[in-house]
Amino acid sequence: DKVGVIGVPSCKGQSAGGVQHGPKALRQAGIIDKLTQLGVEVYDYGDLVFEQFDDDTPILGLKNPKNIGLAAKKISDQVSRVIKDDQIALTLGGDHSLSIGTIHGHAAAEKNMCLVWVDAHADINTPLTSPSGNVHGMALSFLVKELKEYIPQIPHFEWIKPCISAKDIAYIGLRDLDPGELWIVRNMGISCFTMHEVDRYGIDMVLRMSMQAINPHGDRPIHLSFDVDSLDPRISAATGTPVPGGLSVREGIYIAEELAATGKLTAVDLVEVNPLLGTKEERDLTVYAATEIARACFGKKREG
Ligand SMILES: N[C@](CCCC[B-](O)(O)O)(CCN1CCC(O)CC1)C(=O)O
Ligand SMILES: [Mn+2]
Ligand SMILES: [Mn+2]
Ligand SMILES: [Mn+2]
Repeated sequence: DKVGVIGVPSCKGQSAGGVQHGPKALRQAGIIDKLTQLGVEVYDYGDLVFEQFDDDTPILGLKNPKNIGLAAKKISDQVSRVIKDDQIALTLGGDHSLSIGTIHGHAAAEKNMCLVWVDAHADINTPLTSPSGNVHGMALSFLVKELKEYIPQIPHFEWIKPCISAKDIAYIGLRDLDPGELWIVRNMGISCFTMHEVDRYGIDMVLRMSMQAINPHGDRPIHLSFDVDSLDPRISAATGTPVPGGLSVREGIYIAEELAATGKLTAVDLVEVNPLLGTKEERDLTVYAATEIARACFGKKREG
């Protein structure tokens, strides 16, 4: 496999300082070498550089529209280029608003892609349902075709074309939804495997049901958007919005191993590592879990 690694030091989609250092923390933990050691051909594109705009007033409560909208465009173009070069796009975050760009870029390069969103949160608030105005909790709302009529015009977001249908998305690990998100998930019929389903069916059955729902013939390129706060805070505390009762490292690795085994994994986002949060031990554990997920995405098997 060929993997194109894109660092996205984004933080304006949320309010905790430090998540922009996520890519650096993952690199310092040797993520590139760990992938190379798997026999993967790694192309490291370094970190994207975003011009900082200070004149960026909120619109309808949505914070940093200009910085985020312009960054997402750069991310989209880069991810598209990497995938068109026949490389799997591994994007290291950075906050989850970066997925506006990665999913947009993936859809521009692959007609028929589907999405597995692993997260404690649904990240599908519209600007009008968001309780915080933080775009990392709205990322999907700009991309889902069925939500188009609910999304107000946001400056610097006009270029974003909704590019995925609700039926092409599967959530795994949810355990903290806002009221607006619950309405959307239910009424749009998005496949949703919360921690309740993980406990009820086990991670293997959840994965099988997810693939049955969004990729029944196993022929669609898969986008895995992995928020480290999907994992239990005991092993992933260095993140901005931790929620107790999350996935174990084993469950996270299992998801990655199974998606890797399809041979259809085409883009991976690894987001919300914030090395400034938590103790040094918590940070090291969070980064370790994230790199193990990445290794499993690109061929590392626990069976050897
Ligand atoms: N849903 C939240 C959190 C988004 C997290 C984004 B991420 O990329 O990290 O998944 C708000 C969550 N919730 C609001 C009410 C509070 O009491 C608890 C947090 C929001 O701000 O939209
Ligand atoms: Mn989250
Ligand atoms: Mn998220
Ligand atoms: Mn988060």
